[in-house]
Amino acid sequence: MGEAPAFFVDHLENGGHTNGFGLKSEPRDKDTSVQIGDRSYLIGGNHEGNPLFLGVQIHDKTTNKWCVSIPTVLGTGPKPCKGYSAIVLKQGRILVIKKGSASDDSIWFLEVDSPFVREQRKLLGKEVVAWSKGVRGNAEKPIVISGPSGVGKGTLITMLMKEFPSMFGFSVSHTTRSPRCMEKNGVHYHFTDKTVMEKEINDGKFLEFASVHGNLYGTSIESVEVVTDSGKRCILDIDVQGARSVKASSLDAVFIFVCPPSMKELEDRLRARGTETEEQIQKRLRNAEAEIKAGKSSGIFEHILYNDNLEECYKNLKNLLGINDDAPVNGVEVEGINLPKEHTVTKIEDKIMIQETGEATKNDLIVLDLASINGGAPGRTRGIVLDSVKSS
Ligand SMILES: Nc1ncnc2c1ncn2[C@@H]1O[C@H](COP(=O)(O)OP(=O)(O)OP(=O)(O)O)[C@@H](O)[C@H]1O
Ligand SMILES: Nc1nc2c(ncn2[C@@H]2O[C@H](COP(=O)(O)O)[C@@H](O)[C@H]2O)c(=O)[nH]1
Repeated sequence: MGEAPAFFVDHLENGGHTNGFGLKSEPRDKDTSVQIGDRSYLIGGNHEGNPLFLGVQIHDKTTNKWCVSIPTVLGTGPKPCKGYSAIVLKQGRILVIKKGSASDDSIWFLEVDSPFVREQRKLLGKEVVAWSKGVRGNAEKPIVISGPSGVGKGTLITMLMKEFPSMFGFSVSHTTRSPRCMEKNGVHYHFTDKTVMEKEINDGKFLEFASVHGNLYGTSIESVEVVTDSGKRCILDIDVQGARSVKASSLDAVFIFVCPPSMKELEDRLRARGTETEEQIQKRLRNAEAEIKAGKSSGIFEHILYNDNLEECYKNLKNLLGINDDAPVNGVEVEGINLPKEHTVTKIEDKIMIQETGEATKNDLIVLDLASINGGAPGRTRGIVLDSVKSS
């Protein structure tokens, strides 16, 4: 269902707000307030007195009070600027446009009640908001690869990254398990302490985490950011529980499950790899049965691959990722558009129209197609299509 046509740009008047609520910090005319349900979000000033980050405060209409604590902010938000426009999007998201900024720093998304934020709020037991930045071009969907231990996920990912080094990047997970002899910290995993990782989970630094085969594993938002910001398509090698959490988040990803040809072959591969003790192999095999069942029936995975013959499976993986010999490209638009300082913002269905106002207007219309938003992590960059339409 599409969104209702709307016109919604809410600039606070200097020194007050029409509903007269007691403001925690006095809004300036460059601040912006947006209402979603019973809550108003005041966007402006600095985050907790930090001059580098734009602040967000929440006012609850039902209690007529400001939320006492500053919300936990996930992702890196925009730096403060001369003014903002804001418009409510679907699913508890707000589009924030920085006035007078270049296109690579002007379009931001603030998630205040999205499924991801709600989940994080429940998990952390505190108010959470998440920023993500709109970048022009095609930040293609990240790829989540799951499957039982020993099925060959790592092997397939290594092949893909070796053949297309500039196209794919690996999301380096955190784990509390000990490194294997060839594994390097920061390359294969971020090897970490349980207490440190639990604190970071509590601080909202993780997109997902799970206890797998007796150890804690997790994908930090930062790990996905690093890859996405480098312009590469991010690959996550995570278990089914993690895939379920990612599916519930606002990370728009492709979900692939890799199956072994048989349990006997899986056992042979795990043994031949020689990285686990007998006890660990038995544990992984027990977990494999449940994982395969969940992988096939949970509805999480759009694609199921059978890794019998490795070369064939790799070819199938490339096919479903749309990589063939003709078009292995990572299209990224680079041409800049500056967002005018004085403008109005109108939302018509899936299009946001940004129209310059003021005396020096050239009347160019800038159009952001919401249907084009793609890729990225919650709290991080998303691909957008921004066009400048010349007035005739
Ligand atoms: N199609 C295949 N045929 C035979 N051996 C394979 C095949 N694919 C992978 N292997 C081998 O199986 C072993 C396990 O593969 P890999 O380490 O990639 O599994 P994984 O799914 O990443 O496991 P984990 O989840 O434990 O990290 C490796 O020794 C690898 O060389
Ligand atoms: N939920 C998550 N699962 C993860 C992550 N990183 C790896 N994994 C999964 O753990 C098992 C075991 O891996 P191993 O390296 O110890 O053999 C495997 O199924 C991985 O997919 C993560 O960040 N989150």
